[in-house]
Amino acid sequence: MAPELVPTVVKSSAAFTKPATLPRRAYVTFLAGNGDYVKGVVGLAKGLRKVKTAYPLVVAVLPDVPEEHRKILESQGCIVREIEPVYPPENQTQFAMAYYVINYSKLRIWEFVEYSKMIYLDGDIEVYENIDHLFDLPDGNFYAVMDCFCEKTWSHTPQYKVGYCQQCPEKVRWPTELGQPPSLYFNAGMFVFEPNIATYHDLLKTVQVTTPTSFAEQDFLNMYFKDIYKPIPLNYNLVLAMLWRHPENVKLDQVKVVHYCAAGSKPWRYTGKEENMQREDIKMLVKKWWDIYNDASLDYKPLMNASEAPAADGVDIEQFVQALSEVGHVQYVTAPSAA
Ligand SMILES: O=c1ccn([C@@H]2O[C@H](COP(=O)(O)OP(=O)(O)O)[C@@H](O)[C@H]2O)c(=O)[nH]1
Ligand SMILES: OC[C@H]1O[C@H](O[C@@H]2[C@@H](O)[C@H](O)[C@@H](O)[C@H](O)[C@@H]2O)[C@H](O)[C@@H](O)[C@H]1O
Ligand SMILES: [Mn+2]
Repeated sequence: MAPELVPTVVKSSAAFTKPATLPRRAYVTFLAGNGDYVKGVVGLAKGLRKVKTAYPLVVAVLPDVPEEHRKILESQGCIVREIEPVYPPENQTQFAMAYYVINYSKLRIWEFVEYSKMIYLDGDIEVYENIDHLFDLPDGNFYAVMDCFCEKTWSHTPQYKVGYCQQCPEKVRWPTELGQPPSLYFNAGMFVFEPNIATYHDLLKTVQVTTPTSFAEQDFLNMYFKDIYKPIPLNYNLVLAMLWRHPENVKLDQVKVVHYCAAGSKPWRYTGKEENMQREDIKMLVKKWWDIYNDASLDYKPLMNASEAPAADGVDIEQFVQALSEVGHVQYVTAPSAA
């Protein structure tokens, strides 16, 4: 089991000499429709405030997000940006799970070039510890957490059929007769990226000539960024299925970011009826989300005074990047880039 890579927290002097203006960085999430995902985004905004992030939350909204929801998000301090939908070629979308086709619209965030670096977070994600230090990871890479192939949603794939999962590659080895094992594959609910207009146009052009597959934009992003993808530890995006599929890889008290993507786990819709939803850890994590969502003290206060200015998270990025060393089969990000 890969030992936990917990960054060394040091209160370096730099932590107290915050630059007058912070670099152009922001968190970004995506909101579609007039349904209840807006609650997820409010929970995310309040969670980021609770951990005292130094950066804003941009919400990329599709045109179908009602004005009332946009006002709610602005009242929570979010920067609301309308985007146009992105659809793959009409004649092919039957290959992607229909529910996911709308997620191709996420690709519009590469156009947000007023920011030099962004951390994308799904609306069904909650941040429980400050992760601002991820913005300091070396440029030129795409950082995200590895997904798990063991849920039924993967039953159409060869890896599921042979029982192979990248989370435990020694348990069931990839059959040599199937050739190379699949490249490391990330969950697209959370990633660190650099908006870039050339990349943006190339993404949109490539979508139009790429047959959609089950996990829609997640599969597409894995294909597109395969050569610069750098895995980061699962503490930065706990895909809930890991709790029952790979408990040996999870130390819940060290998890910083939780992704409520398991069926039935969306806190704002939670009924406890679906498989695994009566687990004590799931019930604790759903309550943890509601405690933030219902905490009025975390509502946005526009006139924040200097004394409340967000503290730096004090993580020494050099030590953190060093700590992300090769562990087992996974090459985490290594020494800082030459730049
Ligand atoms: O009706 C929807 C479906 C999805 N989303 C956004 O798209 C993301 C990806 O969808 P979801 O998280 O449901 O996929 P999962 O991670 O569960 O596969 C969500 O987190 C939301 O940010 C949304 O706003 N409205
Ligand atoms: O559009 C495809 C989606 O694919 C991913 O969700 C999947 C993935 O996590 C599987 O591993 C799970 O089994 C499955 O339940 C879950 O829906 C991303 O979280 C989401 O943001 C989005 O990209
Ligand atoms: Mn999600």
